[in-house]
Amino acid sequence: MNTASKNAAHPAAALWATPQSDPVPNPHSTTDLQVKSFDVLPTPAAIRSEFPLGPVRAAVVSSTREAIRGILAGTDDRLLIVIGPCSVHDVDAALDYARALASEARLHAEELLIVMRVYFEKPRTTVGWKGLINDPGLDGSYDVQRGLRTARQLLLDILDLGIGVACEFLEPISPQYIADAVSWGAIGARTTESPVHRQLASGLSMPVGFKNGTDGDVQIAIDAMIAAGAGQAFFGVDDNGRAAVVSTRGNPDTHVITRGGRGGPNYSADHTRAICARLTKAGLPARVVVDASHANSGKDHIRQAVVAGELAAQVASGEAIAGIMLESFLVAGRQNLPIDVVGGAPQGSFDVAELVYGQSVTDACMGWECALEVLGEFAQAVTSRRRSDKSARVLFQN
Ligand SMILES: O=C[C@H](O)[C@H](O)COP(=O)(O)O
Ligand SMILES: C=C(OP(=O)(O)O)C(=O)O
Repeated sequence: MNTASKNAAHPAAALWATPQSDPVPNPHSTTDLQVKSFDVLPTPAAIRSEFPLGPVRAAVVSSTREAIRGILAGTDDRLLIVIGPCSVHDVDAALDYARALASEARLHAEELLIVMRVYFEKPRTTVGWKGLINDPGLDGSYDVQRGLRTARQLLLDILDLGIGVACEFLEPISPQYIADAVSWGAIGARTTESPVHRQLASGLSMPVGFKNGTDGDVQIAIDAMIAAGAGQAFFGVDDNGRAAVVSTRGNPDTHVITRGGRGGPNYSADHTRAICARLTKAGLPARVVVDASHANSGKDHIRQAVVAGELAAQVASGEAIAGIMLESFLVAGRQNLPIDVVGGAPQGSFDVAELVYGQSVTDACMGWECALEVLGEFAQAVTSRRRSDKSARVLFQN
């Protein structure tokens, strides 16, 4: 029935007709007034079968998740290192980085569990490029289908190198397409307080870290751990892309990530001890992952290396630090995209070859040489911690 005959049969129908079903704008419509289009995506099951994980890669994912659980529980005395670019914008550069990192991961495997940051979804303070899944063209063209395929292929290629992967999850649908390939997840500073993200984390299969808020509030991350630890029922999609009620068991493997806030950094030993006291009071494991970047370094990659050095000293002296997050890429610093991506429509075009190869297009990152030094410092710190009686007491106190 077309809209005109529907309206003739039942005049009130005009009130709920959507702009999409009526080529002439309907002055009575109350829905989707700001929506330009709905572009249907392939189902998660279709994308996963197009790019299958397979048993060998699945073993890398599972063993890395298990090792992270051990570190968070204090039964594995290595240090978790989540390191990699602020965001992936060029899969070739990300793979070059992954190859180099996989070799460092093997070198330091006795002391460090190195997992690569492969961040495809970027939360923005206002507007800006939203990451490779949303906008693989980096130009506001939002070819999400290509983004999903590109991202998933990259995850498989990195797993082939034998190294586990860390992602931030920014909304509740995209994980269905990639989370089977991910060993550690983050909920970011802008979303830790969001019930939707806490519910999502309650159903994720890997350990998940919650950042403190951009204002520095750590309590929201502790609250998020409690919420994500509980079973939840919420709106989501199933493997076949159908809207579904998702019922979860709750995620027992969550932790806080301290990243500093508007009031300044929060990576000092005093901060970590105060947060651990709050975690203990809440009945939660008293150890944290510390982000050396973001507000802990004022997004200054040179400062980030200094912060990392201070954190290595804290690790050596037995503070309850389970892991460290570092932002590093092949080339130090950051660069602007030639196009200002504000969302909604293609903003122009450019060749990715115009960009500096291996340099971040979001936050500034440490260069590779610097990352090598920092990884060496953390490996040394773990060795020192092992030699100290005090460290054993701190690590296994709960
Ligand atoms: O880690 C990345 C950024 O800090 C975060 O996505 C916010 O970026 P923006 O303030 O440049 O939008
Ligand atoms: C966006 C990030 O961090 P935060 O949520 O701490 O700003 C990030 O780690 O990429």
